[in-house]
Amino acid sequence: MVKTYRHESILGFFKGMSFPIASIAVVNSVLFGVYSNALLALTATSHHERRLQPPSYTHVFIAGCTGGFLQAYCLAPFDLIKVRLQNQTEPRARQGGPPPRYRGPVHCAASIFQEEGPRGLFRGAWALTLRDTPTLGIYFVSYEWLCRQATPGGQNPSSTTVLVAGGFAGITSWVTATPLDVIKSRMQMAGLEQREYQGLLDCMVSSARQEGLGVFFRGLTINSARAFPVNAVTFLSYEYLLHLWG
Ligand SMILES: C[N+](C)(C)CCCC[C@H](N)C(=O)O
Repeated sequence: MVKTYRHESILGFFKGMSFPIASIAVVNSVLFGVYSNALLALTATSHHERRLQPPSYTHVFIAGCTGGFLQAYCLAPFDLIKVRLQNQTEPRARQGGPPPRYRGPVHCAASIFQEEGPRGLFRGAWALTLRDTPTLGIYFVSYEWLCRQATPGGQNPSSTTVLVAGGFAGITSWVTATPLDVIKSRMQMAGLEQREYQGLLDCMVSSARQEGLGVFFRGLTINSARAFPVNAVTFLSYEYLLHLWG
């Protein structure tokens, strides 16, 4: 952190942000848009009416799963590019060394398209869908449950409640998503490493055989630590914008 700050000032910490920001904007608007509209279709109540007539947890779960399922398809190519770039351990060309395989997100997308075909951009999408459909149902159920615990009936949750409930909903969702997250990332890397898995099950079995069951919890701590602030802010923005425009 000190080195980055000295060399590049505060801006150094925000390098390469345009790609994740653009993808998060698209993916979250699909997720929250589908969730809200699915809930509207299921319960026939608007966001405001829902304080007095709270939807059942089953409806919240179904709406969350629907949102999760549809956002997974928008997320798949972006997520693949992220995983490929993050796994590139030599991000910058060194003098005399070989040039990096991918020069940036656009070059990465173009190379995958050329080398692996248009379907290559959706590598691992099936595992991503399986990861996100139930766990985003859990995400919205946890958020609703925590808000209701801390808010007297008929009232809007306070900003603090929204932040804390959003943060914990993010953690709950990531804890349940981590096993399939590991498998998804391995399948996304497979096209590059010339090692093919027969499918999701094959990837699960061979990973567990080689590395033990602990493999399914790789990255759990870092995912959860990241999930709290990210999802606290996500839900606060969601509630605030609905309040503003609704
Ligand atoms: C379902 N899964 C756990 C994968 C994601 C849930 C939270 C989504 C949020 N955009 C984030 O990045 O944390």
